[in-house]
Formats: sequence, structure tokens, C-alpha cells
Amino acid sequence: MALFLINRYLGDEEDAKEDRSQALLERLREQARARQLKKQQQGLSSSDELKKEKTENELHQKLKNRDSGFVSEAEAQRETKKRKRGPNGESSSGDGQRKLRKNHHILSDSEKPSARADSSPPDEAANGYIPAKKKKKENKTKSSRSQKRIEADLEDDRQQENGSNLKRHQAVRRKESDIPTEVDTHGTEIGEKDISEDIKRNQATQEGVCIPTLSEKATPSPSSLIVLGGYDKRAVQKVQPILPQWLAQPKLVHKRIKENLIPIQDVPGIHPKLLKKLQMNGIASFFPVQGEVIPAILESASSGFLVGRGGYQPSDICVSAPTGSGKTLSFIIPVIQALLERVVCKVRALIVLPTKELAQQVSKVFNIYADGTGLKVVLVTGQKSFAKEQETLVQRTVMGYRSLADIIVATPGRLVDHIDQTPGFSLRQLRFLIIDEADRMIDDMHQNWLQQVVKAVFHAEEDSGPSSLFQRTEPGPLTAASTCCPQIPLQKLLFSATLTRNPEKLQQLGLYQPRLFTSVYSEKQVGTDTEQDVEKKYTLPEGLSQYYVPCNLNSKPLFLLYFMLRMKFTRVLCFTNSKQTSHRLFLLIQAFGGVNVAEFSSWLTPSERQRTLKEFEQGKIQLLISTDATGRGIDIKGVKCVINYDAPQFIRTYIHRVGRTARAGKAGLAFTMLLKVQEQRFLQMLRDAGIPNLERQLVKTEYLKPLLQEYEEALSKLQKTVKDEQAQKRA
Ligand SMILES: Nc1ncnc2c1ncn2[C@@H]1O[C@H](COP(=O)(O)OP(=O)(O)OP(=O)(O)O)[C@@H](O)[C@H]1O
Repeated sequence: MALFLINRYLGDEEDAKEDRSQALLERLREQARARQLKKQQQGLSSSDELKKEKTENELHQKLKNRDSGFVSEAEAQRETKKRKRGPNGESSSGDGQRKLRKNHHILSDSEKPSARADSSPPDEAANGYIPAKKKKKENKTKSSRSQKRIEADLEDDRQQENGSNLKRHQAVRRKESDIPTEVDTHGTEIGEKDISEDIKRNQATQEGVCIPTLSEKATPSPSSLIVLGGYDKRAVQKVQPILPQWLAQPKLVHKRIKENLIPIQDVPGIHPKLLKKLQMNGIASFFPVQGEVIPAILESASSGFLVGRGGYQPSDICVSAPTGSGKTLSFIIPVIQALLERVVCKVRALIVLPTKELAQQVSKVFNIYADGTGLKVVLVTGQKSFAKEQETLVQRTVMGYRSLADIIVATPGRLVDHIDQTPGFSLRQLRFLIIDEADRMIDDMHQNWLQQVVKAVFHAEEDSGPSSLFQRTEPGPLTAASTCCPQIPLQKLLFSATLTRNPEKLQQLGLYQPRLFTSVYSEKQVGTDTEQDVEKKYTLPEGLSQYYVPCNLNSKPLFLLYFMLRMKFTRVLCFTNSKQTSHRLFLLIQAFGGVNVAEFSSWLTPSERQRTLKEFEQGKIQLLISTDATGRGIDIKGVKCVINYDAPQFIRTYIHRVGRTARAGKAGLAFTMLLKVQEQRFLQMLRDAGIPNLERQLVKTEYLKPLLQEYEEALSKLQKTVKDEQAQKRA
């Protein structure tokens, strides 16, 4: 690998430099070869001494045995003497190679298998050399084999020489730069940074060039050394990771909610208290994803909090199911049930979500199901002051700190602040780590929050020695030592409508033997009535009808007004790509009049945002113009229609936006306004994600004409309002 990298680099050098280095390296190569030969000869001559003694005896024996009498004993002695003179003759470097071969012929002809084995280099087998097993081989075969063996020996030595050159070269470089390099003698690991450092160093010091590699280029080596790479500039192909089994073969969950409802009593293992709660909240049946995931989590928690003495660490669970398919309840129910029997209040479940609104929404559902169980749910999002949040998390007592939370619902930033700064805040008893909107959380590892959480979970107690009974250790290979102490396992549960299947990204989460649950379509097979489960990259809710509306920049606001006033749409969630656009569009629609409109973006205070969502849910607001702040996870009941005023740039953004409607098996509409220049790219993006062509929805210009005059007036009002706002800001 290292050879390949250096080789590749040198291929990028300028010609002049290359020539110079080639000449130098050619010279070095010659020297290396000469050294090599010398070494070889010396090695052979010393081993020859021994072998020749053997050969002498054998020869005497042979001569004695020859019944033809061609060679007399005196002659045999003469021949022996001649052979004894051999080493002197061989020491001359003139025809060393030939003599070497000749010598080897003699040796191979006369040597016994044991002698042959002795003389073989230890790594013979590794080089593919298979020693002869049958004694009765033809002489010809023997000699050709020994010829090959010599070549293999030479090759071995050459490689060793190359290896030692490389080692020497690296040692020099290390000395020079004093920077540790990751290239080992086998070239196993090297980062891109290291490659570029190597390049620079090589440019600076030509003597630091790897001899064997370059010699390959100067004259093709007679050896069988394989040179990886080359001098041509070639695009390096990205290595496609092979999907691990758990990603390639997930547990499939039906997407169609209505046809696959499971009565709550039919799901095994649910606590009667929770069954009652579910019924009280109008839930008579579980959605397909809940029917699969709830039992899976319950089963993994069935052995209690502690696992050890032969118990298994539970698998982490990943769930990829469409928007509105009920993922929230599929973790809330089993988590509450697992904690029902807890005795001491400690943080045992932590749910991390990307936004305050989402955290608030999830903590609300947790509170509904935890009510009356004694479990305490605490929200940590920064909506309260830091000191107030600290008071809700821990209490100082004479015995030390006491946890006031069993379940924490948090945003990552504020969570990390508490891990760092709240005395007595401990995650050492954490049993469940739930990452909702997991793909977004992976992309945005704000403050390295996951690492901080894991560190806090496995952080050793100050007063506990190594023999502490409940010392937690991160999951690793199963050993006798790791199973002897019972410990609380940390189980990660991931949820998203667009969960990535990129193993490299998922690797960041350090999942333990994960299981994946994913939704499938049931599609009719062509020409038959039978249905087949089809797994697609992304799945959208069954009840969603999607359209696109071709338009131009000026007509966009008019189209929105047309939908609201002429088509009489209500409870419309309209998405733009920026706060500015949201605000101006809101002002324009407000100036036009006739529509209850509101805006939602990070420009609003948290309380304004909360109030707006509440009013929208209550139906007081007909049209909510929003940034992507409401694009994910937000569950607003009764949203009938989503309008993408600005086309989303990414497929995941599209899926989450349109997923604000058609939730829980209901029907919904989604319109995307597309400029002519956007059409092709956008539709292609959808096709690539396995979403079939959207229906085209044309709006005739004659329908817009009656709105034009009022629209012009609204535009002038908007101009004035914007000017006033700017003046206000400047003041
Ligand atoms: N078994 C059920 N019966 C009836 N309604 C349900 C059931 N489960 C969930 N719901 C309702 O379905 C709606 C969507 O659920 P939820 O918010 O959990 O979806 P989600 O899969 O998390 O969606 P998203 O990916 O958008 O976050 C909620 O209003 C919830 O109350």
C-alpha cells in the first residue's frame, strides 16, 4: 500500500524531477542489486561449505556404486579436490550468477529432501514455493524447480532488501521531520494527510525516495513483484461499502396503516396500566410499526435493568418508517413499561431531539403516559433559565445529590451544558438512549453531544473502585471478565422517516448488534392479483396526494392566494426556504386580506412560536407560513394541505415537509410550486428516491385575473411596511 501511494505520488511529479530522481534511483537500484548478489553469494558459499561435505560423501558413494567403472577412485578424488577449489573461483564477481546457478544445480541434484528443507528460507511457503515431496522426480524437473527456487530466494531477498530500504527510509524521515508517520513496513494504514506530507517530504529530499518502487519504473523488474498503481493519472474509485447484514436484511413493517391495525390487547406483554391509558387516550389499535417495535423493545428489557452473568447486552434498534406512522408511541410505551417497577429515581431514559418544539411535543406525550406511574419526565431545552432547569434535574440533600428525573427529553446543546455544569447530574444509570429524527441528529453532532453522553454514561463513580459491583463498561467483545459482573446495558433506539443506510454515518453512533425495522409497500405484481412487499429508499404516507404547480416568480403569491381564496383550502402549512421569504410573504398575504395568516420562524420568541402552533392546531389560523422549523416531526392535527412555496432542495426536506399532512393514516394534499428552471431537477430528485412522477396541476391565468388589482395594492402596502420595518431597525 505504501509502495502504491508513493508510486502514485511520483507519477504526479514534473518530468524533470522525475528524470533526476529516476537516474538517482537507477543508480541506487544497481547498488542494491550488487549488494544483493554479494549477500546471496556469501550466504550460498557458507551453506555450500556444509553441503559440499555432504556432496563429497555422496559422490564417493556414487562413484563406488558405479558399476560401469568410467570413473576411478583417483578420478573421484580429483573431482572432489576440484570441487573444494570451487569457493575461490566463485568469489570472483565476474560470472557469479551463472556459477550460482550451476552450484545450485549440483546441490539440488545431490541434496536429500531434509537438506533441501534446511536450505529453504523460512518464508518459502509464504512466497508460494512448495517444496518437492516425491523423491523419484526426474532430474530435469528437479533442476528446473531448484532454478525457480533460486529465483524465489533472490526475490525474497530483494523484497527483504526493499523492505529494509523502506524501513531505513522511514527511519530517516522520522528523524528528519520528528513527526510520527502512520505508514508501517507493510503499508497498512495511511491517511490522506500523511500522503500529502509524504509528497512534500519526497519533494524536499530526493534521497528519501523509495528505491524498489522507482526501479520498477526505470526498467521492468525481472521479479514477480506486483506494483500497485502506476504513473498514469487515474481517478481513484470510491470503495463502495458492503451493507452489513442488519441493513441489507431489515425487519419489514407494513406501510398501510388502516389495513394493518393491531388491537392493543393482541400485542403481547403490555402492562394492564398502560393498556388502560391507551384506551383512555382513544388508542384501540396499534399501527404496524408500533406492533413490531413495542414488543421488540419490551423483550430486550424483560430481564430488568441489569444484565450480566451470562445475560446478553440487548441489540440497539433502528426504525425507519414514514412520517405520521406513530413512531413516537413505539418508544414511549415500552420505555414507560420498563421503568414502571423502578425503585429509586435516577435518569434511566434520555430522548434527544433536534428542536425545542419537537422536544416539547414528545415530553407532552411522555407526560400523558407517565401520569400516575410516579415516573418523572423533565424537559431540558433551554426554554427555562439554566438555574431553573438545574432545579428540576437534581436536588442537594444531606446524603448528596438526588435525581429528580427518570426520563429526560432534551435538545443536544442544553443537555451537554448540564452534563458539564450541573453538579450531581448523572447519566450513570441510563438504560435507554433514544435519538429521534436520527438522520438529522447524525448530521448535526452539535458539541459532539453523543460522545459526551456516552462518556457520562460510562464515567466511573468517584467513590467506586475497580471491584465495584455496578461498574459500567462500554460494550466490547464478550469475555469471561465482562460477563462476571452484572451491569446496566445502554440501549440505543433510533427513529426517523428518512433514516440513513450509510454504514459510515451510522458507524458514528457506535451501535451494538443493531436491528433495523423499515416500512414496505405492498404492490400488485404485473399481470397477477398477488401482492408483493416492495422496499423503497423512502416511503411516504399512503394517504398523501402530491402535485406540482408550474409557475413563474411573479405569479407565485397569486397562486397561493388562489388556493386559499378560490379553492377555499384551510389549515394550510406553507413552506419557504428562508426567514426573509416567510416574513415578506406573510406581510403580503396580510396586506391582501381575507385569509387568517401567521408566520413561523426562528425570528419569533419561543413563547410566540408555541402560541402560534397552538392557534394553528385550534383552527384559528388558516394559513401558516413557515421555514423548515416546522418541517420535521411536528405533529399538528388537522393539517389538510402542505404547499411548498419554495421547492425543497433535498429529498429528505421534501419528505418531512409533505409529511406534516396525511398523518396517522389520514388523507392529505401536497403542492410544490416549481419554476420552469427547477422542474427537471426536482422531478429527477424525486424519481431517484423512488417517488413516482408527481401530477401536474395547472392554474389557468383567467382564474388569477380577478385577484390582480387587489394584489397590486397589496404589493404597494408591502413596500411601505418593509420600509417602516427597516426604519424601525435603524432607529
Ligand atoms: N395507534 C394509534 N392510533 C391512533 N393514532 C395514533 C396511534 N399512534 C399514533 N397516533 C397518532 O398519529 C400521529 C402521528 O404519530 P407520530 O407523531 O408518532 O408520528 P411519527 O411517525 O413520529 O411522525 P414523524 O416522522 O413526522 O415524526 C399522532 O397524532 C399520534 O397521536
